Amino acid sequence: MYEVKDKKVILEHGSINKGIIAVASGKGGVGKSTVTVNLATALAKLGYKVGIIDADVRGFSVPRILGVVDKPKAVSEKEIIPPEVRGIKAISMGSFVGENEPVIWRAPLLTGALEQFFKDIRWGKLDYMLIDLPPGTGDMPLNIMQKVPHAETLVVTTPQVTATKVAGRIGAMAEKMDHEILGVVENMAYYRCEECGHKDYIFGKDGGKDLADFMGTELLGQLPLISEVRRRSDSGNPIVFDKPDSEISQEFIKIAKIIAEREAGFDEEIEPLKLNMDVNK
Ligand SMILES: Nc1ncnc2c1ncn2[C@@H]1O[C@H](COP(=O)(O)OP(=O)(O)OP(=O)(O)O)[C@@H](O)[C@H]1O
Repeated sequence: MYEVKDKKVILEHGSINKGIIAVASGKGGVGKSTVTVNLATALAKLGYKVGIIDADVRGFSVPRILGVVDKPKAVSEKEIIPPEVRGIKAISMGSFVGENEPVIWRAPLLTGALEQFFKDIRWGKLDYMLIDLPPGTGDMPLNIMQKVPHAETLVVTTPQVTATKVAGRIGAMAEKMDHEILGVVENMAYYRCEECGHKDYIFGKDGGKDLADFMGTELLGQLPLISEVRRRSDSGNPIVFDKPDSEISQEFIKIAKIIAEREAGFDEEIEPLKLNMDVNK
């Protein structure tokens, strides 16, 4: 699928310099895709070249949140130019099927598609690749994590006890797969009223911190619940791009800076897995 040389990930049509980040969540709806797109935008704002693979096949929402309108363009059967929005290249199952079309994906099929996304897409020189994983700890996220052992897992949770509990399983899964845990992002940490600015911890407090402590990792940031984020996600205008000075955008940029300041480079000792499975099974 790829190889690691001089601490870089070398792809068929490109390279990744600094990191592969698998964005995971214990359950759906906690804002994993919103975090993926806005974090990608924050990294791009800092000057990094970013690609996104939307592997959340059942709920692919990256194209909508990022505002992708173009389709991928095939140069040949083995080389596809991904759509690019505001400097971010993104590929999704949603690029190949309509948003409302039901797709029955099974894990091997997804793994085959993932391999193609790594191999056949003309990514060019990237600094970061973000992978929006399917939610939960089922076969699908597990298979992807296994195939990309150089990825680090970023866990997105809400502060609610049930959400943090299931997100804790992601930590256990990442450990099993020998993935490094990059940290925890607590989304919907508090509600910020747009009218009066009042702060309300509607889903409880400190769940993200407790989860990070439990997993022995860092709480990278706490993002407020604000309706503008939802509105902007629905219309393909990520808040970090348009309003970088807002409270939530600043938190995203802070998280991006923490990530960017870490030591870059991939471990050459880890062997990328070769895929030999029949993707049509
Ligand atoms: N901080 C936030 N403030 C307001 N709305 C948010 C915030 N984060 C996410 N949302 C909204 O919550 C909903 C779920 O978010 P999103 O699609 O990112 O979740 P997800 O974890 O990727 O879900 P799934 O994995 O089930 O696809 C969306 O409508 C999104 O706009």
